[in-house]
Amino acid sequence: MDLKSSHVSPVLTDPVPVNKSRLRMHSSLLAYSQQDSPVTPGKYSRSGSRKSTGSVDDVRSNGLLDAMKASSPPRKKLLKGSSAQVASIDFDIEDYYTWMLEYPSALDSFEKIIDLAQNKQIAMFLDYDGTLSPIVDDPDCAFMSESMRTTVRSVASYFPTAIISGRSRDKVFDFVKLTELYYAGSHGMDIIGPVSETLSKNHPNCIKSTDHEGKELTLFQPAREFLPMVDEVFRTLVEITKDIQGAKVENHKFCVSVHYRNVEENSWTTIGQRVHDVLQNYPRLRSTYGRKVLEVRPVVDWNKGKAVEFLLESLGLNDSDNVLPIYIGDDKTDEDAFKVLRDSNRGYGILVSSVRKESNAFYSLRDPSENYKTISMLRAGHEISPTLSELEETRKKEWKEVNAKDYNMNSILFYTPTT
Ligand SMILES: O=P(O)(O)OC[C@H]1O[C@H](O[C@H]2O[C@H](CO)[C@@H](O)[C@H](O)[C@H]2O)[C@H](O)[C@@H](O)[C@@H]1O
Repeated sequence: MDLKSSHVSPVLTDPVPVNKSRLRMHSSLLAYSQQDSPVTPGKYSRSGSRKSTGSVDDVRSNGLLDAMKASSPPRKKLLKGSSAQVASIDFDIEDYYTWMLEYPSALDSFEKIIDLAQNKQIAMFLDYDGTLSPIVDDPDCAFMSESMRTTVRSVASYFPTAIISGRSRDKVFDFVKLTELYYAGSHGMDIIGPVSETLSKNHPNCIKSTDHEGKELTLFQPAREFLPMVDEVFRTLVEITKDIQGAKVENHKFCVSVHYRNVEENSWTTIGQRVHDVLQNYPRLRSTYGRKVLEVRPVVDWNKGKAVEFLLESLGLNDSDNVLPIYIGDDKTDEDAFKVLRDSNRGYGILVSSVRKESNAFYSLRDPSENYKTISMLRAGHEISPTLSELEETRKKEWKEVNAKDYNMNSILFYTPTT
């Protein structure tokens, strides 16, 4: 693969929603412009970068800000003296219930899911942040609870289970710490899975590897050639964001995360614009939006959806009649996996979201604590502990509390994970 070529890949940057009412904002309002760009071209960058000017800049900047806002659900505030969290005032509960008609709760639909799983092999795919762990301000502190770990371990003893994360494989393993799972890091661009002869034929880049216990595994890294480029762009992004208070850049080996969760909102455009400017020098890299994070990654035709297909193939579970893949995730990057399952008419995507979102998932869950209950219940299909009825009772009680009379229509109670 020629990394320096400016050939445009079939994979395009995510479209940026543009709010028409904002198109007239002048670029001088931006805190940062191309002219004072501190970006120095690196070894793997393209020289003579495109300069963007005038109204195109305005549209892009406003589009950037809109997209950055759109990808960030309302912030939850902790109520004093309570273990519950309240979302900010814009939340429309009726709208959320309407949305749930389209994306029913996986917990409420549990019996249906179990019925569909009869005589089928479930394959479990789990995203990490926002799915197994709650979203927190500091990405280094996104720990999963011990009970979630125990449940995932138990699920993995019944169904092949893989974690598919935007984090580097090593980082997500450090959080999950379960050797009985398969892991795909960097949005699926770094997979460690079982050994399979057919797989090696279809994917010549597969490398045989062993884990620390000496077990043979397959390592698949479809964007391997991008490593030096990603590392270079990581260092540039650290450099050009160091004066933005709260900005954090993470190196995830085959991709880079630029966090703006802890950045004042009036600096979001600055951070978005700077990332955009850096990428002008790297036509083989693109950026996508996550939860208050910009993800920089190689332009390769590979994503979490492809990772699911790869893992199913490597597990010998391609027989769609006998296999029920279930993918649980909360983020935009998980949509690729939901889409693969929907398009191939096998299995279910379950979206973890406490706000309305368009999705290719079939079901929804409100937060990681509901995810905990769902995977506990899936396991309970084999071993009743905790029992279905116990879990349903707890759930009914929770919804009663949500609908309690002191409930304010502009807000909704979210329970911190009970796990
Ligand atoms: O694919 P995932 O496993 O969901 O990873 C996606 C990103 O997750 C992390 O960021 C998100 O979670 C952080 C901790 O809760 C939060 O602070 C941040 O705002 C979220 O975007 C991770 O740090 C990123 O690198 C991943 O790409």
